[in-house]
Amino acid sequence: MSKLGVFDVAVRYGKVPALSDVSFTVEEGERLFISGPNGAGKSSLLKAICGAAPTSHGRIEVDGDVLNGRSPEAIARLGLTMVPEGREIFGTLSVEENLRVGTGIRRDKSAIETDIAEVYQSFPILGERRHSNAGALSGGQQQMLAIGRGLLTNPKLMLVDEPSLGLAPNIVDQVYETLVNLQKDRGLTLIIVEQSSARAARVGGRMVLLRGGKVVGDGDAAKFAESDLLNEAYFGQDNSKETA
Ligand SMILES: Nc1ncnc2c1ncn2[C@@H]1O[C@H](COP(=O)(O)OP(=O)(O)OP(=O)(O)O)[C@@H](O)[C@H]1O
Repeated sequence: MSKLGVFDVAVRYGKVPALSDVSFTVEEGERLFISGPNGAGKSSLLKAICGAAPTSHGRIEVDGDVLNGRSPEAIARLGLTMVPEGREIFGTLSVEENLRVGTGIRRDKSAIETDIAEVYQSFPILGERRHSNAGALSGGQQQMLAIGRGLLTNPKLMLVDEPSLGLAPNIVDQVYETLVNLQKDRGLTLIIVEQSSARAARVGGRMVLLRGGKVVGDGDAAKFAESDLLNEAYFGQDNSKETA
């Protein structure tokens, strides 16, 4: 599982159109960045995929299963997990209690303890602080905790909304190194909202560029970083679709 298809999708908030005519597919194991200026529709796209924002048009599929109209829980059961912007950590719960929040939907309860141990292996600081309040973790550690919690749903496809938000550049490096390693080790399909196209280019992968709720580019992130299309998406008027 984990080939994602987004076909002609639109999302509206009342009268406000947030996305229109959005189409792309993501292959199993691929890393896709979604980039674009503020208000381009990046978060709305992630929310539409994970069932947190209803689509007003179009179809979203994972391996042929149509996601539109399903609840976020039903979509999570298909193997999709979302690491939200702002991380949504429960500050008064311990690190371990936060991790266990992600396990409620799992049927394979016996594997949970092994998976928690694996998360502590990937993020030793979380193991060291497992009994501390999550609110006392640094921003980078909270981001690791949010990713760890997402992993405990045993996902095939992980959606990560702005993992670098509010973090120092060296901590962002660590977060991305962890994500890339997890992807290699687990064969995860990763979709990451990253406003910094330079960062996306450094990490490497494919980029879908949004502007004004539409896809204005789809191609190699490194090539976009060199091309004028990014400037256009952020500052310009040209709204035509191109391929890097
Ligand atoms: N809950 C909401 N109610 C009404 N309008 C919304 C809502 N959420 C988003 N919008 C609007 O939808 C459009 C897309 O917003 P979205 O948050 O998806 O963009 P974004 O690319 O993630 O922006 P940012 O980088 O600033 O987070 C914007 O015009 C925004 O104002």
